[in-house]
Amino acid sequence: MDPLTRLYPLPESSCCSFENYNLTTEWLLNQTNHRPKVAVICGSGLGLLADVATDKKIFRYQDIPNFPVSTVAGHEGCLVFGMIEDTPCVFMQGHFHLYEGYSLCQVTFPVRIFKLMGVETVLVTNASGGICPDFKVGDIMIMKDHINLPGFAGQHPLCGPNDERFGIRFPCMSDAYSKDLRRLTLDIVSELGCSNYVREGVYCMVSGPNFETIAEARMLRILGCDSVGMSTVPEVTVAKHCGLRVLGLSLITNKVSLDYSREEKVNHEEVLEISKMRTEVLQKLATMIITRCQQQSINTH
Ligand SMILES: O=P(O)(O)O[C@H]1O[C@H](CO)[C@@H](O)[C@H]1O
Ligand SMILES: Nc1nc2[nH]cnc2c(=O)[nH]1
Repeated sequence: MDPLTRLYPLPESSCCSFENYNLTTEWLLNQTNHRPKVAVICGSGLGLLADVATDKKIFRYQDIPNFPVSTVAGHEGCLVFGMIEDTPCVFMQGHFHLYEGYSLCQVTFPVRIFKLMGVETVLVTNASGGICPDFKVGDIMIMKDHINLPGFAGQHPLCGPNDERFGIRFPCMSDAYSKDLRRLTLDIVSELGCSNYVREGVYCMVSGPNFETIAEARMLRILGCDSVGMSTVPEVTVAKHCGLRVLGLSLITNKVSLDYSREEKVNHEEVLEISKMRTEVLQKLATMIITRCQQQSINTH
């Protein structure tokens, strides 16, 4: 072994080699005839978004080479290929988190697989706590931007050697969330008559697994965060790095306490319950977005 490699082992975030990505991609391409154009990453309790797909082929994460497995309730741990009308899609029923002990390379592993499979657009969904005082439980927040709090501290999926086959060393993130897809979503929302509970806002990622203290929540509000969760930002960053078009929908499952006198305590069961409550509308919304974005074939990333 090269003595330098021994002294300075590669950082965890560069644990996946191009060969790892290729192997998994080839394996999936050999196991299914589906060639997805849109990937949907389903957050806590939102795996049912895959139910509306037809002609499904399902893989359990544990059976896919190199894939991490889901360890959190509300994350089924299945990769579902299927059609939404004429659009070939792939759904992740459950995604991965830093707090599960995964490296950010593992957390974002599926995104690069999707890229290599030919996916062009990623729809990420998650559950988050509302910080913006106007937000109500059950609101759907179209992600306009994000704050990568772990990234500020060096927990960033693109740290480590840059593989130019995926993207450039210093990617721009000022347009992480496609403006065209956000506009399309707003149009669909108004057609569906659900504008009264759809918002736009800034999502902040924290590592978790604890929910926020009141002082932390107040700090996040001052920083300009509208909602907070423990996922999504690494996947979006890697998706943007490799040229995928991204739309993010965050379901506000609880209000984050900003006040010491507030008695309510957030818990994961409540998060899953609210996700279930909004499944139907999110299914409808996702279906329309997928169908229309393919029809319109918007080009800007
Ligand atoms: O972001 P997703 O996975 O949707 O779930 C959110 O809800 C869980 C906490 O209840 C955390 O995993 C948080 O990130
Ligand atoms: N960090 C964090 N994640 C969440 N996921 C769902 N609700 C919350 C919340 O209030 N805080």
